[in-house]
Amino acid sequence: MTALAVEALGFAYGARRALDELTFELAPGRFGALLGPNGAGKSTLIALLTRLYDLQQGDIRIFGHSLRHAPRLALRQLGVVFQQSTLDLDLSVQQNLAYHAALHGMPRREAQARIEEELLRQDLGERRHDKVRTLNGGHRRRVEIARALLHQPRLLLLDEASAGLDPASRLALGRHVRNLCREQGLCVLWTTHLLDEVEPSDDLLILHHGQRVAWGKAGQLGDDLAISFARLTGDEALGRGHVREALRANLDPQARRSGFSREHPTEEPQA
Ligand SMILES: Nc1ncnc2c1ncn2[C@@H]1O[C@H](COP(=O)(O)OP(=O)(O)OP(=O)(O)O)[C@@H](O)[C@H]1O
Repeated sequence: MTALAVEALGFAYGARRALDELTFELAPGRFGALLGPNGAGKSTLIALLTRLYDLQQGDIRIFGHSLRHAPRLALRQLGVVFQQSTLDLDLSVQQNLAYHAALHGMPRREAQARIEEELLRQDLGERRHDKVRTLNGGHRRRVEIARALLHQPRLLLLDEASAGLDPASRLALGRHVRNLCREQGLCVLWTTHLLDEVEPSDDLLILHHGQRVAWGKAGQLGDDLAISFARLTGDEALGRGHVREALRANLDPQARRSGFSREHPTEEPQA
């Protein structure tokens, strides 16, 4: 069974196309990284996944349930950590979770059991009575992950979850979330614009001008992801002329051998 299937998704703001025939799949237990420069269409995809926007073209299936035809069943399988934190800093970790559970109508006894499980799963057991204000950024993110998982979804969406964290906390958070995938079979879609958050074993989707320009195992895209990213998105800041030759030499044959697909090749970055 596929955890997430995005099928020929298209979306436009009036005449402005933000997503164009976007298609990709993630399996249970996989960590999917969604990478794209500003304006690539990441936020639009998230707005569609979370039903902030109605679908225009195509469909999204979450564990087989169509967001178009069975949205309630589909969303039941989805947990979301948004970029902007909505934790109450003056409540304790446990109170934040209990508050969320109550708001969503979870019976008190069930909520207590789930909160307990998630606190342990997110290594937050010892911080349960601490006010969120006293937690560092990485721990606050874990509280949000615990909260997003209270209803036991099997797909977790994290939108720029590492924003504002220092480099060590970013790495630690990434490790933590990948462990959830490996050990608990959770499927994760992690959006970022930071290349160093992507690991070779991740499923990587590179989005550019609303189109999928690359899709496959990140490690198969090339030795230097920064160069490949610049090549695929024509990112001036990353891809100056001197890297183009290196790319021509090693990325294309490697991509062909590995089966990593580069679609809709974009124009060459201008030197
Ligand atoms: N409300 C809107 N009205 C009109 N155009 C929009 C609107 N929101 C986004 N767009 C356009 O749609 C395209 C995709 O934008 P989107 O915000 O989804 O990209 P993004 O990858 O999330 O970028 P960023 O990282 O800068 O948020 C861009 O061309 C953007 O200008």
